[in-house]
Amino acid sequence: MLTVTSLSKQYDNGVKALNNIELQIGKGMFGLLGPNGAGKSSLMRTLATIQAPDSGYIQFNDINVLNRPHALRRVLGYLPQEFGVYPRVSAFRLLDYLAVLKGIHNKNVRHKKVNELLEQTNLLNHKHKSVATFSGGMVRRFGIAQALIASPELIVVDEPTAGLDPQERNRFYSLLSEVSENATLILSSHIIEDIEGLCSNLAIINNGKVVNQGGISSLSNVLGGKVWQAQTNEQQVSQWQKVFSFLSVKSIGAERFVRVLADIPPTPDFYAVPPNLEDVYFAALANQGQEAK
Ligand SMILES: Nc1ncnc2c1ncn2[C@@H]1O[C@H](COP(=O)(O)OP(=O)(O)OP(=O)(O)O)[C@@H](O)[C@H]1O
Repeated sequence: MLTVTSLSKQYDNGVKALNNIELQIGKGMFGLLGPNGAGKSSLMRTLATIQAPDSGYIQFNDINVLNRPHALRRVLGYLPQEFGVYPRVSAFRLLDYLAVLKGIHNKNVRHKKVNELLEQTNLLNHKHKSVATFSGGMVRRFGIAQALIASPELIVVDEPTAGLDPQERNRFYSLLSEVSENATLILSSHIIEDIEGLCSNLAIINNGKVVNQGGISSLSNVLGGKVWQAQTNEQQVSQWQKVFSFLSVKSIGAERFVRVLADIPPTPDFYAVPPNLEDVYFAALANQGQEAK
């Protein structure tokens, strides 16, 4: 179990990137969803002991993370948002080198582990190729291979799918699902479908605060009977926007599909729809906006 208590961080420029974060995360895949600049990477870096918070506590099983960062690093696998690789070194040699840094000194044990990781990440056929020649998806899978070297119990993966084509994205996510079976895996993303398809539990973060958290189905159930949709035009949207609690507007050609939050249908044009994670997300952000006023 990972427990984050009252975690705060303000940068020198005055930005409060983490504002009293509280989280409880068990085994399996946990999603951290939030818009750009919400504080996801700041939180991930803090969990990975790359940067220190101003205040708060992080406990992972029996490790007090802020007091014993080295102990956490022994059970941690981290894939940062910007994952760079050394040019002209083969995948095998680079992973082997990283395994030495992780303290696996016995050569036979290390080579066995490196080959296993390359197989697991579907890179065995490319083991002698320079990592610099890999596609974006292959680099990401290599990033997971390096994060798994020490058989981590906590895996932190920061917005990993930027720039991946749908096939590579799916392949990458199957890999994450597989590795999260025996570990706590925290995945950050601003892509709602990614989190919806992969994580049963999540936290929504905005302006450095957790604005909602829980199981996806229970968060959606809270909005049950309160999400209404109507098909309309741009002019009507502008009028409705002034009076109703909008969740989202989608455009298909000249048509506008509006979703709003209300206890009863706002006008006869609206029909009830089952809430999805996107509704939960926009409702949480809107609620925070209301509270800030
Ligand atoms: N080193 C830093 N110094 C000053 N401000 C920073 C620093 N790093 C991040 N910030 C600011 O802190 C806030 C949170 O940034 P962070 O990168 O944690 O968000 P994020 O949710 O990961 O965003 P993105 O999805 O765009 O990566 C932003 O306003 C950002 O500009």
